[in-house]
Amino acid sequence: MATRVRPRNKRCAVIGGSGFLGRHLVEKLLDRGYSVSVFDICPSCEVPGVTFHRGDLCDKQALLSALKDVSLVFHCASPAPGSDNRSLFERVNIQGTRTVIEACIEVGVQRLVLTSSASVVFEGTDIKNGSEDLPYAKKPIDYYTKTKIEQEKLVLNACDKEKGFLTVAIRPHGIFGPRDPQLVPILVDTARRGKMKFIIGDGTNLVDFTFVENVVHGHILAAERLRPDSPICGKPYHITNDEPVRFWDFMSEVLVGLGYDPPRYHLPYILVYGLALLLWLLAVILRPLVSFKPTFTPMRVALAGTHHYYSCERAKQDMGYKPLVSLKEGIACTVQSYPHLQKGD
Ligand SMILES: NC(=O)C1=CN([C@@H]2O[C@H](COP(=O)(O)OP(=O)(O)OC[C@H]3O[C@@H](n4cnc5c(N)ncnc54)[C@H](O)[C@@H]3O)[C@@H](O)[C@H]2O)C=CC1
Ligand SMILES: CC(C)=CCC[C@@H](C)[C@H]1CC[C@H]2C3=C(CC[C@]12C)[C@@]1(C)CCC(=O)C[C@@H]1CC3
Repeated sequence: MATRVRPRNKRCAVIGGSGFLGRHLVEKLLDRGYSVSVFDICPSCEVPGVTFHRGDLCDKQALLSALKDVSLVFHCASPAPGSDNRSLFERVNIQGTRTVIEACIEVGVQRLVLTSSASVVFEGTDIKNGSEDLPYAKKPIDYYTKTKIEQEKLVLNACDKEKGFLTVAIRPHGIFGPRDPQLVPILVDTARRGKMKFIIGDGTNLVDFTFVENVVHGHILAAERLRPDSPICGKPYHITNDEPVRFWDFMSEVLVGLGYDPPRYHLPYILVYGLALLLWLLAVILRPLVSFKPTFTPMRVALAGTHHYYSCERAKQDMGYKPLVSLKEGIACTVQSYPHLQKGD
């Protein structure tokens, strides 16, 4: 069978395409008629029709050969936020992103879409309907977020209309959906260990959880709107479900959908935060002797007990963004996709 040669603007690469978001993005790009290459350190992207390049994004030579003939690059690779390997975050998110930019410019890539994070402005205290005008966090909640800030700055500053290299950053928040390796698995693991009985605070704090297909939609819209005359060049955009929800209602709906009891009893936020801080300190002090990873880290307690939701008005205005899947539909689809995490299995 003859292979169809696509115009260069329909040839793209997804760095991090084997991951949760990356793989959903790859599938949608194929549906939309793009030819897709995946570049990832992990070889699990077995999507038919995709050219796979295994490599580390810090390796410029490997990138140069993978990005040849590509005009559009999505960069959604990162070490998992749960890792406490600071030098890995720094190497991949900062130095690696620098290498991605250099490689893109060298091979003549015209558009680079970065997956950043809404948490780049979060310091552990309430954010209600935050816009993209909020300053970067001076005290980011963890080292992962610190490197996401530097990464976003690098990509946005690299935008150069004269050189024909256009960039944009998408800031999702709380991505969930089928095949998510983080949110639902952590929740179920906590429930299975009998630790999902308590609501931290009064349970009314609103948060954004964003269905993965909406995040993918935001990325593709941004890529397709990224032209020299567009207002989106060199800017960050929040992409959310536009339906802030109580953190504990969302958790309860997923838990109940999977057959577990929802949390019932309230604990004061300040008490849990203080305990988490103490545990974290203990883990640091005892690290040379024993290694343990507390479930309740200060960062997690802050995420579970404060408001953090963001406005996506700017994405609506500048790129015609509108969530495609409601929260209710997204939760139903997600719960259905995890039969092995149902209670009793
Ligand atoms: N999952 C979430 O709730 C959110 C995620 N994000 C961002 O979205 C992006 C995608 O996240 P997920 O899909 O959840 O993560 P993931 O861990 O499922 O995917 C990341 C991918 O990057 C690859 N990767 C890591 N280091 C690499 C390297 N040195 N070279 C090449 N590939 C490498 C991994 O193998 C993996 O396939 C990340 O940039 C993350 O910071 C932002 C906000 C929220
Ligand atoms: C909205 C947002 C940024 C979500 C990010 C995903 C994770 C940070 C959360 C997914 C499951 C959450 C969770 C907790 C904290 C935040 C998550 C890890 C707890 C550990 C908070 C304290 C508890 O009582 C148990 C929770 C389990 C689930």
